[in-house]
This record gives sequence, C-alpha cells and structure tokens, in this order.
Amino acid sequence: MKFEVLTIFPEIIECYIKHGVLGKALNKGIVEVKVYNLRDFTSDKHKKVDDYPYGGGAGMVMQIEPFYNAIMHLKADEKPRKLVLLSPQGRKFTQKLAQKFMEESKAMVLICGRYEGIDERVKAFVDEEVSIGDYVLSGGELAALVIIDSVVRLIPGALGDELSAVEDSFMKGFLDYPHYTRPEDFKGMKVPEVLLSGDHKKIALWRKRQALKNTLKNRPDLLKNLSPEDMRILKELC
Ligand SMILES: N#Cc1c(-c2ccc3ccn(Cc4ccc(CN5CCCC5)cc4)c3c2)n[nH]c1N
Repeated sequence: MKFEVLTIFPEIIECYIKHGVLGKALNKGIVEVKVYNLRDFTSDKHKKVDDYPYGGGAGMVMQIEPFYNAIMHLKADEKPRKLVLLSPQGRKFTQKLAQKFMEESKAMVLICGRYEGIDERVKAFVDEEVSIGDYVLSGGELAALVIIDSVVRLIPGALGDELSAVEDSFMKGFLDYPHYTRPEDFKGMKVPEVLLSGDHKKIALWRKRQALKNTLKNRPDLLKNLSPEDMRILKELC
C-alpha cells in the first residue's frame, strides 16, 4: 500500500510516520509513504499557495494551481490511485471506510488543505471527500494521518503476529474491555480478581460484560446486530 500526501507542512506527516506500528510497517516494506510539499508545485518566486476569497469573507483560500500541478505530476506514471480530499465537508470516515480503502486501493493520494479551505475546482480531480469527525481542525494533515494509521493497521502482517486488527473493538461492533497490568495493587487500587484466576472462560465472559457495559454507557449507537448471546448479556446489564 502506497500513500502519497500533498501538504504545505510535510514535516507533520514525516515526523508521525516514523513511530510505532506505522514505523514498523514502513521498515517491513508493507507500506510506503511519500510526502509532497505543495509549495514545490507553485510557479512564483514566493511559492504562493493561497489568495483572498472571491466574494469576500474571512481568511485565505488555497489556490488550485499547486494542487493541479502536483496531481498531474503523480498521475504521470499512469498507475491507478484513489485521490482523497480531507475536508470538514467530507463524508464521515469510519472503520468500515478504512476497511474499504485497504481492500480497494493499492495507492492513495491524501490531499491536505490549510487556511479556510481550498479552491472548489480541486474537487474535479479527486475521487472522495472525507472528514474524520464533527470538529474543526486547522488543516487536513491530522486527518490524513488518522486515515493512514487506521488503514495500515488493517493490512495483513502490519500489526505483527501477536496482534490482529480483527480484535480492534470497532471491528467487533462494540467498545474494548478494560486492560490491566502489573502491579496487582497500586495504592490500594486492585486488579479485578477474575483476571488473576486463570479461568479463561470466566475471564472472557467478564471481558465481554465489561465491553458491553462500556458500550451501553458511552456508545449505545454501536449496539446493533448483537449476537443472541451478547444480547442476553446486555439484557442482564440493564
Ligand atoms: N478531515 C477533516 C477535518 C477538517 C479540515 C480538513 C481540511 C482542512 C483544510 C483547511 N481546514 C481548516 C478549516 C477549518 C474550518 C473550515 C470551515 N469554516 C466554516 C466557516 C469558515 C471556515 C474550513 C477549513 C481544514 C479542516 N476539520 N475537521 C475535520 N474533521
């Protein structure tokens, strides 16, 4: 899987991708990330990327030309790629969309704007307009990193043998169970006895109950399509 990121702040992307699961996936060659500075696709000596909005209004708007030049540069190799514009107006990014991107795209271009947004005409060259959530960010870079991180976790082998994205809670349709590690007693705060019992059936049931309890409390919207067994456990909690 190859990600190409268009941004005026390449260092934001370059710094993050070196660490953790993403860093390991890059070292394993499972994923490739190339970052392009939009200022390298300008045609003036000041490398200008923004201008005042037609029709007036606060702030500046990013001009189409650097985006167009960068997209044409990438397309010159005629390889298929999905072009995704990050935007507050985009369709909501979810785990399901991350799965779809991983399954359908060998290469993705993540287009990051700044300022008050980008010239609308850029959308003529993109396949998808995506938002990571109902809050306002200062640009597309964090959203691009969210997409890269969540898609890479789904690539077989990216998480290493001991972990699997299938275990990720959003894949199962409810939130995660509580996690504990040493020490057993921290200032009187003890690890639940069941987790020390070695009874794996009891532990699994306790974890399922806790996960459903957390989901009922914080994200009842996720409680759809439960199995009859999970529904029975949930009813006990109510
Ligand atoms: N994904 C994603 C995003 C973004 C995102 C993505 C890309 C860019 C490029 C620039 N900005 C800054 C910005 C901030 C607010 C507005 C809307 N305002 C309404 C009245 C005047 C402007 C427009 C742009 C971006 C923000 N924000 N939140 C998400 N989930």
